Amino acid sequence: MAESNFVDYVKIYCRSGKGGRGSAHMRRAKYVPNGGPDGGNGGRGGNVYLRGNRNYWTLLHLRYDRHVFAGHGGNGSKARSSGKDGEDKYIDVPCGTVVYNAETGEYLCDVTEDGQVVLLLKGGRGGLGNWNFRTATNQAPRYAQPGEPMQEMMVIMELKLLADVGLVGFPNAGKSTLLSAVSSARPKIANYPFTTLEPSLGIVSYRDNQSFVMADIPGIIEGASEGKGLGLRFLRHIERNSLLLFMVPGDTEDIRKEYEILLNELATFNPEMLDKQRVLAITKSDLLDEELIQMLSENLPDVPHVFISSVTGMGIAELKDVLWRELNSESNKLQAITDQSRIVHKNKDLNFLQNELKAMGEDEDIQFVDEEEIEDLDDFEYEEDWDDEPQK
Ligand SMILES: Nc1nc2c(ncn2[C@@H]2O[C@H](COP(=O)(O)OP(=O)(O)OP(=O)(O)O)[C@@H](O)[C@H]2O)c(=O)[nH]1
Ligand SMILES: [Mg+2]
Repeated sequence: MAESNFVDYVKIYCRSGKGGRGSAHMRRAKYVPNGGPDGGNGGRGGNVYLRGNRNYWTLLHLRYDRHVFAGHGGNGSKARSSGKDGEDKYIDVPCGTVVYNAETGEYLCDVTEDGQVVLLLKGGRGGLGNWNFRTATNQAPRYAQPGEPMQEMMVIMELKLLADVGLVGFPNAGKSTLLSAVSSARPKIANYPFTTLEPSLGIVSYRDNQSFVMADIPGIIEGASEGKGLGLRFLRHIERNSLLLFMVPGDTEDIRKEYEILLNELATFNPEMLDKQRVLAITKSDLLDEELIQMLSENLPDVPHVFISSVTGMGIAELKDVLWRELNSESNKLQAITDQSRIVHKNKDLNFLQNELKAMGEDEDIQFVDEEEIEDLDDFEYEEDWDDEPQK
């Protein structure tokens, strides 16, 4: 796959910190030969968190360092002093990041808001020092707890852009031209198919300082679900849009048929895409005359439609009205609530996951780290932590 700065899929290794062990120290001072247990507690291991950050638009920054370690908790020590807590790690991700377990495909969590913090891996609890057991362990004064182990996991992060309206159409349908006509986004426009290779977002302002977000994605062709053209992987970026704007050029031979091909490809990608509201824009309508528009209108699919031209501005205001109305309609609000942030959270099928990893070039080996350290914890031995102070 060609290198690109638009990274919407990464696999990384994450590990929380292990808990520090409790100390089994016995107090011995000059005039206190048998001071009893005074070992402090171990510190807690650091957690690994995800944090939504609106300054990030892609997952590119995660490609540079694919290992995230939180710090281990420090061990407890004498005189009841506790070990230091391990350092927490925050992984900053763009809003719209969905996280899966890379080995099982299990859906883990979803970060949608700027500043939202989600706990991914919890650090181990620190062990209690023998000071805590001083009465219970008169028989075994040197009993202290080991710290709890760390957790580690290989995760997949997938970015699904958060937009209200997603543009769906064949290559060359005029999607990017529309986005640049209604927003300040400047996607590349040209008269050949697959001009757009990466999704882009634009903010469309509407009356009274309101606005909605529109996502332009690469064109879809018949057979995209079998990998033709650029395939369907970009569809994930309109998966959580509440409304899909289908775009078919007015000079298309059979508008209805093209619409149905698009619909069919979406359904193959994810049947739940069909639950979204749909609007149809017949683009490049400056190429049509009144009569033709009349004629075409009679055989259109049963969804709200608008004849538009991004070049002359024809129908653009009306289109915005229709989009706004549909976005704010009761049924759309209900849909948004039931989908919870409009996403279909599903575990990934393992076969599918393997193919996906390969397709995204993310199937290279990222090692699980430090297996020994984990074994270390099992061989935990109580600390022989005596002061050197000579006994009298
Ligand atoms: N006459 C006319 N031409 C248009 C209109 N909108 C777009 N075009 C032309 O159609 C061609 C394709 O436009 P794009 O916006 O790049 O199409 P796209 O759907 O983004 O195409 P891909 O990125 O390849 O999927 C360009 O040459 C545009 O100038 C329109 O309203 N009227
Ligand atoms: Mg385009």
